[in-house]
Amino acid sequence: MRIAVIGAGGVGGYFGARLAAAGDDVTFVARGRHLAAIREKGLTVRSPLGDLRVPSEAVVPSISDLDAPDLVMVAVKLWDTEDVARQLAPLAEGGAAVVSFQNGVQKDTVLRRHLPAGSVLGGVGYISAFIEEPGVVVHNGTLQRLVFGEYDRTESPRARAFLDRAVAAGIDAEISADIERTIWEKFVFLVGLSGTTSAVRQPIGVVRGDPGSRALLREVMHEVVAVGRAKGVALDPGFADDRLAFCDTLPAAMTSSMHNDLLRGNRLELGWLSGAVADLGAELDVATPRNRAIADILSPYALGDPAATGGADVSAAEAASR
Ligand SMILES: NC(=O)C1=CN([C@@H]2O[C@H](COP(=O)(O)OP(=O)(O)OC[C@H]3O[C@@H](n4cnc5c(N)ncnc54)[C@H](OP(=O)(O)O)[C@@H]3O)[C@@H](O)[C@H]2O)C=CC1
Ligand SMILES: CC(C)(CO)C(=O)C(=O)O
Repeated sequence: MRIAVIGAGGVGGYFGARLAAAGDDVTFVARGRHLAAIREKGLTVRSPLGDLRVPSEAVVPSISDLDAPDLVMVAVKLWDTEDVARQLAPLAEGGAAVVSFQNGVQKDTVLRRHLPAGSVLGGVGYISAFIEEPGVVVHNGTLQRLVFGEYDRTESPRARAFLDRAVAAGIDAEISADIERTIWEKFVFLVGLSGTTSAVRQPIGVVRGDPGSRALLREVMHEVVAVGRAKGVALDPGFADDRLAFCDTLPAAMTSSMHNDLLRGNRLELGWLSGAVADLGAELDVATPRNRAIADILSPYALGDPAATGGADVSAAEAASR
């Protein structure tokens, strides 16, 4: 199976490198300083499950350099999805399957705007990993799970073939019989974890241990469940409590990729997480006050550290135009 990975960061770099280490034909598309560093000395992945190194020949600078992949893994931040989707159109029209392991519930709608609907599988990735410096991805902890599946709920040969490759590479992987619900189930947990760890600026151990922030975590997740149910997704009404119990099993130091991005002064996926919940809630007439508050509180950081992005002292007119 010829695999292409768009974005060689925390998610794409880690899972792509695991597949490559197992002998799969994996090509990475990277850009900027990360691309330059990988071209010079390859991609290094540091992981408690074993370090990996991908040779520089496995990376290309553009999607147009890819040679007819069977499956494309999309692993860029959400604001880059539209641009990537446009560039993937010729490959998908030529028969490539496309699966996004990005976060959120809107990514596949964006992909389907530009790609044949049948080319897109749904997917979710569970991992904590990030680019420590150009050319180097660090995997925190041992969680490294991929779940994917067809939107028509069939178990297709292409999903089965990718599952075989992932399992052979030592990835904890599974096909979902209802990928839309699986994506929403992760969204409930993720919006809770990302919203509270970023707002409190502490990992899950602190958030769940304080009665006030614990209640916030539960209510934030409960709002996501309510929005998902209003959209017709078959989420259990008590699913927020289920996820709260799951949060109690996580290592105390675990945090979200959004909290990591906040600490580094990076742009945030806020508008696709708590922001999206609040917007969908407004459309569907579901109250989401806690997600709205989190989106508003973190809004000054959404484009990165306000001191570095010119957001430290703007006029009311400038603020309104952002
Ligand atoms: N990191 C994590 O632990 C987890 C992340 N996720 C989700 O996965 C997605 C990816 O996140 P993550 O891996 O952290 O992101 P990263 O920022 O670590 O990696 C994305 C990489 O893709 C590059 N990129 C963007 N557009 C292109 C392009 N057109 N061509 C080539 N390279 C491109 C980026 O470059 P540049 O820096 O120049 O933009 C960056 O190097 C997000 O939706 C995230 O929420 C899901 C589970 C866990
Ligand atoms: C919750 C977690 C760490 C699980 O993979 C995640 O997806 C994220 O923080 O982006």
